[in-house]
Amino acid sequence: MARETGVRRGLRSGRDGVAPRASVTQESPEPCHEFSVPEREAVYRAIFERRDVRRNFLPTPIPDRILTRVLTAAHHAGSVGFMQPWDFVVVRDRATKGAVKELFRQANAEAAARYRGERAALYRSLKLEGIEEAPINIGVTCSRQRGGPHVLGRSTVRDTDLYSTCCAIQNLWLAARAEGIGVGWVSILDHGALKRVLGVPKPVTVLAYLCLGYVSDFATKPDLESAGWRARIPVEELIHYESWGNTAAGSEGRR
Ligand SMILES: Cc1cc2c(cc1C)N(C[C@H](O)[C@H](O)[C@H](O)COP(=O)(O)O)c1[nH]c(=O)[nH]c(=O)c1N2
Repeated sequence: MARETGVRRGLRSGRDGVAPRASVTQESPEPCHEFSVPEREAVYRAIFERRDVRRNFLPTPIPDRILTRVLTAAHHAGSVGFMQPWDFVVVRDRATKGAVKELFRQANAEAAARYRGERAALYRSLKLEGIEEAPINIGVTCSRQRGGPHVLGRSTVRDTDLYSTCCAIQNLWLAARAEGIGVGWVSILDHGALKRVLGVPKPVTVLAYLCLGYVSDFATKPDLESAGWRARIPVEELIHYESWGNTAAGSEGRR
């Protein structure tokens, strides 16, 4: 029986500001390994309704068993050579959050100085972190030597350990969304200084700093889109058939 891919099946692109919805009506009656329709819809819902959250955090604590569930989802990400290079530093302490917030203030002032005119004013109006409002912060690290000198699959692209850690973060982000927990990724930080604040050993890389908490609301669009900073690129412009430039949108491709 003919199957359609998710893209052809028509995931509405959400350019109108409405979160896209997957249309996953059952097309195959025979029992197989695919998810049921509600299961599939739930997966796509988590993907399309995931947001980077910097505001609307509630003080409600995240129960340990739920945090463990979300971190276990992260830990089940793919990793090069099954390296599992990640660790998670869970921060609840106000003083630590305050120290990280200070790092953000410094780095953000430097970042703001790179823009001029209206763009500078718009940048300064953006809320780009929720470090102190979020009940839990998590530093995600990548141990670049874990797995020894010869990690299967990593001989040509050394950074595949970093990519693997990003996969774990995406799992965390999606699992958190399914739990009703918002996650905000804060990268406007001096990672050398962040390492010292979190007591991370020298050979270990700090890859991300995340702010987690239940939220009063998940926005339907990215904050940066609502603020007029940048719009979502139509997916048709980004899919090239057989070689670069052959897109259904007829565009040459963006650099
Ligand atoms: C590696 C990385 C680093 C950052 C981000 C994301 C990622 C993947 N994002 C969030 C980013 O702005 C956001 O994902 C996009 O604007 C799209 O919005 P949604 O995530 O779809 O809500 C982000 N947001 C923010 O307010 N401060 C930040 O420092 C960062 N840093």
